[in-house]
Amino acid sequence: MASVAEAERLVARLGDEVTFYKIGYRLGYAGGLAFARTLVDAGRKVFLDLKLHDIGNTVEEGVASVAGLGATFLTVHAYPQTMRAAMRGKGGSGLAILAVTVLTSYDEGDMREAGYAGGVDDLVATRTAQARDIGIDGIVCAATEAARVRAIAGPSRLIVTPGIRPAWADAGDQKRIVTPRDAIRAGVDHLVVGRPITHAADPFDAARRIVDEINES
Ligand SMILES: O=c1ccn([C@@H]2O[C@H](COP(=O)(O)O)[C@@H](O)[C@H]2O)c(=O)[nH]1
Repeated sequence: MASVAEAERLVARLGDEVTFYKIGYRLGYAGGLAFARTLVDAGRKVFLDLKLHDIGNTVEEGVASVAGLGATFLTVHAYPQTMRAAMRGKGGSGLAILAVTVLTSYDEGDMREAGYAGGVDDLVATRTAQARDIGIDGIVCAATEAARVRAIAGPSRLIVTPGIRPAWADAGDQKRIVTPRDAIRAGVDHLVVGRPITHAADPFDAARRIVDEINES
C-alpha cells in the first residue's frame, strides 16, 4: 500500500474477512505507524513488518518506541545482537518479536551471491536455534522449513510464513513458496499473504478464496 488513504480503502473493502493486517516499509514510511494505532483502536490486529537490524542500542530504543503502538507483532532480522536488543526493547509490552531467518525471496544462488557458504535450510535452522535460546516469540521462515523449525523452536513458539501463494497466484519475486493449504498442513501458525490479495482484481474475493482454502485444509 502506497498511502494511508489507499490502505483505508482496502480495509473498508475487506470488511470482516480480514482482521489482521501487516504494515511494511512502504506504508510504514508514509504514515503507516499512526495508521497502525487507528487499526488497533478499531479492533484489528497489526503486524509491523519493519525488519529491524542495527547496533543493539538503536534496535532496543526503536523497539521501545514501537512497543507503545498496540501492535501484535514486530519483525527483526535474526541476528543474535539484534534479537537480544529487541527483547530488551519490548519490555513488559504485549508486543511479540518475530525473527526473520532467511528471506523467502532467497534461494541457494542468492545465498551464495550474498556471501554465505552454507545453504538456506541450515541457516534457517541455526537462526531458529539462536532465536529459541534468546527467547524470541516467533520465527519467520518459508513454510517449506516449518517442520524443521517446529522441531527446533518447540511447540509454543509462533511460526509465521510469508511466500504464501495459492495455485492461482503469481510467485513474483518469492522463491520459497507454498500454498495456503500446504502451509497449514505443515503446522504454520500465521500465513502472510500480500500481493495475491492486494493486487487481485477483487481483493475481497481473493481473501475469501484463501480463507476457504485454509478452512478446508
Ligand atoms: O522472509 C520474508 C519476510 C517478510 N516478507 C514480507 O512478506 C510480504 C509478502 O508479500 P507477498 O506480496 O505475499 O509476496 C512482503 O511484505 C514481504 O516484505 C517476505 O515476503 N519474506
